[in-house]
Amino acid sequence: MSEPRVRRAEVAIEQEHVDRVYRRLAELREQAEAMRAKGYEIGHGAQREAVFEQASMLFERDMMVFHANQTLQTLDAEYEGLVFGRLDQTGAEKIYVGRLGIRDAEFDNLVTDWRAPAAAAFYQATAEEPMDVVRRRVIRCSGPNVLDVDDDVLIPDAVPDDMLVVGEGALMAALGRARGEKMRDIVATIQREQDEVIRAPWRGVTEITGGPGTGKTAVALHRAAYLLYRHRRQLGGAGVFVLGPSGVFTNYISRVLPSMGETNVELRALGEVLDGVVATRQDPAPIAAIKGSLRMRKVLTRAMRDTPPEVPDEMRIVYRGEVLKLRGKELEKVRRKVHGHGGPPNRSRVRAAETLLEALADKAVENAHADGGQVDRAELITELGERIDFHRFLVVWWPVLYPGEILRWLGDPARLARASKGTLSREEVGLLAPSFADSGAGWTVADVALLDELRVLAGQPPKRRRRKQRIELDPAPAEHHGTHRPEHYDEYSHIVVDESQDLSPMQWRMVGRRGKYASWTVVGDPVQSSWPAPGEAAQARDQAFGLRTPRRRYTLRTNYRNSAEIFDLAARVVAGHAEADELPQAVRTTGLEPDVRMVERADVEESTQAAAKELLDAVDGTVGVICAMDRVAEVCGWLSGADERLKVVGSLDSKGLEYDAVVLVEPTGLISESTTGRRVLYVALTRATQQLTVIASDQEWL
Ligand SMILES: Nc1ncnc2c1ncn2[C@@H]1O[C@H](COP(=O)(O)OP(=O)(O)OP(=O)(O)O)[C@@H](O)[C@H]1O
Repeated sequence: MSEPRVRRAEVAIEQEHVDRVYRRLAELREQAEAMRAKGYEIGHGAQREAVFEQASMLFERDMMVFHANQTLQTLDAEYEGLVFGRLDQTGAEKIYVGRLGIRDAEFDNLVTDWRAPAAAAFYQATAEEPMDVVRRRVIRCSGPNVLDVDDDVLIPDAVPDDMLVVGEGALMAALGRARGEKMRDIVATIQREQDEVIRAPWRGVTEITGGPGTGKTAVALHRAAYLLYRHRRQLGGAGVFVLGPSGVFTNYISRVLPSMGETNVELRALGEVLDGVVATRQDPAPIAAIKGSLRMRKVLTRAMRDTPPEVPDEMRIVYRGEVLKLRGKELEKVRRKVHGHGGPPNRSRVRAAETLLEALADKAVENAHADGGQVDRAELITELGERIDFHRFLVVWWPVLYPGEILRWLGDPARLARASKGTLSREEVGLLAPSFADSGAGWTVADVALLDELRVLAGQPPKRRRRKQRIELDPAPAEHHGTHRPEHYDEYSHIVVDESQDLSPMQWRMVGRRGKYASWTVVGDPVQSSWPAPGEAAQARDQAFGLRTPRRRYTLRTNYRNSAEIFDLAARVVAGHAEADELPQAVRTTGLEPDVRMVERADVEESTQAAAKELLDAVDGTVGVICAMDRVAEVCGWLSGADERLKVVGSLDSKGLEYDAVVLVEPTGLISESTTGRRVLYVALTRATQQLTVIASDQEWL
């Protein structure tokens, strides 16, 4: 038979199986829907029952609705192909591998979940170690339609006469495909070195390093899906937290886990870790460096303990006809004494009241001495402590402290100088104060870690009234199902940190608070780091992990993203800033060298427009235009109204992203805006999968 005929015949065979799977899927969906309906019926019935029965019925209802929703969510997950692999083993055994496990009505396996031990051979078998796999087949589907198959023969001698073999290179085909707006999962083509990381034990800390495009992000996300599948009991309850560098990035990766049926994962950008704050603005590099450093802990503690602005600087209270007066200095002494105990101020109001009463008693004793009289201290303290005017003073003088408020106080250079005496230099204070004063612009990404630190330092404000417990009888709106957030921040059971090389020490502290009891997957590449003080960050990171053992480290060495031509240029730019073994090997060649265009400064705009247009015509997928952070608005202006496939992005925000083609605007600008300039440029140069055009008005970057 000719190759196309063999291929058609084999596609038809697989289509038959896939059709069977989809028929079964329809049955399962019907069953789950019926179960959910029954759950709600029980819920409504419960309203008419006595309290005890109500509780148990509601529990039953919750369990049924929860399971039905989980199943439906998994079944409805967006997927490019539910079934994507087949293994033919020695002894004529065969299994199909897919995004989820599906059994037929007789409980026979129609599809094996890719994370199940039985599917491991799909990723791990090689010609040297075939693990009984004769033929490994990748099945490419679009929805329920089989488009193509692609085979690997691992034990040639064991291929029976009737086994046909088709094509080669599912991986290369996947890598050459056009990129869309969102990252795709790689379940069908996970490579052996990646699979080893995905299936590594769940406890402790798993570090994944490797150069750009080695699949670190993809691997970390597949690992999250794998861990949730294999250790759902340990990890499913409190959930998994995935942290990315920016909102653009979390949006980019947002489809990967749902496409594998995993929705119990909280995905957040560094600027969104704290509830209620969404920061996207970046500070200029020197300011971000100060805000991120551990020295800020001291500064924040002192700032919080300083006298809040606008509190009364004198206390007067009448006791048995006599005026007792505490002046500013005396009041400050009391404040220092309360803070001296070290508790969070929002939890120290009782102590503040007691200390203030003691000071008033001292004052009364002092006055009495002068007049030759006597005072009963205990009586004074009890009496004043019950007085409404005392408590009115107290709430104003010892106010509830809010993190945002304290940080804004530091916009006052005098206050910041007081808080940072001996910790920050005068120049640093000069740089920092205006950035806190600039509250109209909203918080920056680096501020979020400071706000979180202050949240803990100041303590939870006392709760006024307890909310009444409500029994929910109707389902929450659909988007709330599945995304589970622990009530307390430190409850996540597994934390994935992507682009971890860029976390500042203060950010590590913030993340560490979310993972007091968690195991970790930490992804990073030191060569792409834009954080200037790696030593301090490493210390904070170790503290975040605690003394957890074991710690295991994996290095990925193959660059699956860039063509070899593009990566060569990137490697040249970062030479001298990286060891040779820190740079990965690019596996794909396209024959297209990067196009470096030297132009006059005045022509950069026009050249950028021309390059963008050419690349939009040249590729099917996305085109990224990358420039220095402070030029994003300007470059957006140049390209307004262009194709939807085109995105303008600042250098730091391009971390972790990829495009079919990239126009890099004025590379020297990327170097000069950052303290780790060349590394940032290296990041920008490694975003393109197929074509790269550089528009430059100088040669410094080369
Ligand atoms: N086994 C694979 N099969 C198919 N595609 C893969 C595979 N491994 C990685 N890729 C693809 O290579 C690209 C780069 O992967 P990813 O973004 O995870 O790399 P990274 O190491 O996180 O890169 P960076 O450090 O630059 O952020 C993605 O498009 C990813 O889907």
